[in-house]
Amino acid sequence: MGVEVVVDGLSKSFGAQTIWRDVTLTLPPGEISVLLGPSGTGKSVFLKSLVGLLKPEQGRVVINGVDICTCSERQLYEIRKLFGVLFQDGALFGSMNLFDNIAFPLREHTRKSESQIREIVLEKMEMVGLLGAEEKLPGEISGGMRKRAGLARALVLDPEIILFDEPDSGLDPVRTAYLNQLIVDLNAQIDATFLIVTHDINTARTVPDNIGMLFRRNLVMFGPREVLLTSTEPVVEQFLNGRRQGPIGMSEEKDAAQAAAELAQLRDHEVGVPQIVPQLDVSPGLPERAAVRRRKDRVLRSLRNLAPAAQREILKTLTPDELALYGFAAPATGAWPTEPVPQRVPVAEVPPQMRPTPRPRQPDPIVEEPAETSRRRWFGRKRGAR
Ligand SMILES: Nc1ncnc2c1ncn2[C@@H]1O[C@H](COP(=O)(O)OP(=O)(O)OP(=O)(O)O)[C@@H](O)[C@H]1O
Repeated sequence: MGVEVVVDGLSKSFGAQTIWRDVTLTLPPGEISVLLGPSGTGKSVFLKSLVGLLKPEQGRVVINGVDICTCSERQLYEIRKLFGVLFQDGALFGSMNLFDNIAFPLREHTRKSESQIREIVLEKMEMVGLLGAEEKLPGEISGGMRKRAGLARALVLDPEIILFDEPDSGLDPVRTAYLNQLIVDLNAQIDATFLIVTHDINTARTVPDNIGMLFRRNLVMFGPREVLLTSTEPVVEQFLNGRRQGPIGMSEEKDAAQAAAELAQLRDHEVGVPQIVPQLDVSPGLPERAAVRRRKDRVLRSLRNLAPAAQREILKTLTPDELALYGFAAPATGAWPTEPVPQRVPVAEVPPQMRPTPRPRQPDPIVEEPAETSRRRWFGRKRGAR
């Protein structure tokens, strides 16, 4: 089973710029968690802080009883061996074929023989559906295949925690759906702790057990998927609906009056949280995810502390036998009651000066980082080079 990652009161700044403050959350062992947030809210900084590549000024990140913010270099080196990381672009070496790319961490960090390495590499390539592509160069394959090759490489040291940095970036919706299924299937097979940073709403709605969101230098919330997916918090609603109206602006945030005015002008069908869609199940023939049972036990123990809408969605996922086992009664009518429609301020009550002025839409600048730079950012120097 994967390990728990406890983040407690973590704060990170660069000079005078606070990235986020007092972030507290626990990644439950073996579960899949997603971290959402508008661009620039510090999701990548958070991932780097988890592997000790960045040092937060305050707080702790405790893994296997070791606080990686204050531990020795040697302890940090050992803790990093628990991690596998999937970089945005796969971060493959362009001049190496897929086999050598995937074998790279084994050759660098273990004393395994070439025949052992071959066995491991082929096993991981099979897990990600790349068997037969060993001789291909990264430049000869699609973006989706490169991601899968990066994932196979993240798996070769049998990590207990896997960090996915925007696994869906640059993929079309169909490839994203395949990759999401692969992530769920891998979790069933290796039961490691997964943390996925993504902007993709569909990924957030279908893949994770838990969801968190960063906004305005704070962790807005973190908890079971049903909590965030039923939340009426304006920033969460805006993000999940992918709309312009709300607190998130073009470059990060808007002032409160403008956001309120925009929200008030929304039409009825544009208000509210989208329907919760069921979480992806594992592919036929694979074992059930052990994390699902553990999560039920964990979440149901503290169910009464959650918002009513989240409680109802969690109870809906239980079978009649599970309801009885956990001591909950099924609804007498056979259907769970629906949520009241959220109240909004009528448009007429919003003073004209607070109404939004339409702004021209501009494309987001997308800057791709070269694979080698991003690899160096994460892995740092080779063993023995310290
Ligand atoms: N090493 C660094 N030194 C100074 N500032 C940095 C450093 N790394 C990141 N930042 C700043 O931290 C902020 C958060 O960046 P980060 O890349 O973590 O955001 P993000 O939420 O991952 O964004 P995106 O979704 O666009 O990838 C940005 O303003 C960025 O410029």
